[in-house]
Amino acid sequence: MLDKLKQAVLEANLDLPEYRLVTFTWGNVSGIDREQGLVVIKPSGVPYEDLKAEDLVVVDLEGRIVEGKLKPSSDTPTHLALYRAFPAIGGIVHTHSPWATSWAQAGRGIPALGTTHADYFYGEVPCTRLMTEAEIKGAYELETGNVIIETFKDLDPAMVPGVLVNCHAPFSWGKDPHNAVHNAVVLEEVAKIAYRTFHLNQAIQPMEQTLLDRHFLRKHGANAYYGQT
Ligand SMILES: O=C(CO)[C@@H](O)[C@@H](O)COP(=O)(O)O
Repeated sequence: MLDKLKQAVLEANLDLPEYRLVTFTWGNVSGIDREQGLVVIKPSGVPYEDLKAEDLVVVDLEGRIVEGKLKPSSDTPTHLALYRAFPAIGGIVHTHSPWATSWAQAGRGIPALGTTHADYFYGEVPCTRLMTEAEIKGAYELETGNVIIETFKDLDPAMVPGVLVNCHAPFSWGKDPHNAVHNAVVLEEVAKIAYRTFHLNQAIQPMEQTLLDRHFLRKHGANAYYGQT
């Protein structure tokens, strides 16, 4: 069942150490089959070097285990909240990649400072508000999803495919698990470049809207022309 999606989710998870986005087991990738309403996700705490397709866990959108012998990622309720709220996304990545996590811990969104950023994120990568004591003591991982959704109330997740969870770390997403990893790699690079940019010029301001438009729209939307299609 869901063999193709499991293979995609396995490969996407294995890409995280490959791209140096995770240390130990600090991250996870999932993918969704929208027709069946089923999500494939990494099992909790399993080292990447041991991970096999049969270890992956299949859950429905309410978190009920449909297939798999292992416990799903502890972040499963966050992934499910995002899949329920953002119907166009097909894959989600969570990491503690150090540059993006530094911005998250500082409680700062990453402003769009240049075209590397603008090619992927149409404006600032936002940082969520701090979670309340009740949210932290309650259904913490579900509330993490809810605070991301709240942050995106006026944003299109297809135009800003990532977020920084305050005091925690990044989540990224995409049309499938592979694309979500791609965006997670870009987010980490953009976080590193932005940090260095501020170091060199503390008065730097977000880039011109015209240049932001030009670069984002080269790669996205009806008039995209970047690449071979
Ligand atoms: O965010 C955290 C820990 O702070 C978790 O996402 C991370 O350790 C991965 O957890 P899982 O192994 O997926 O349960």
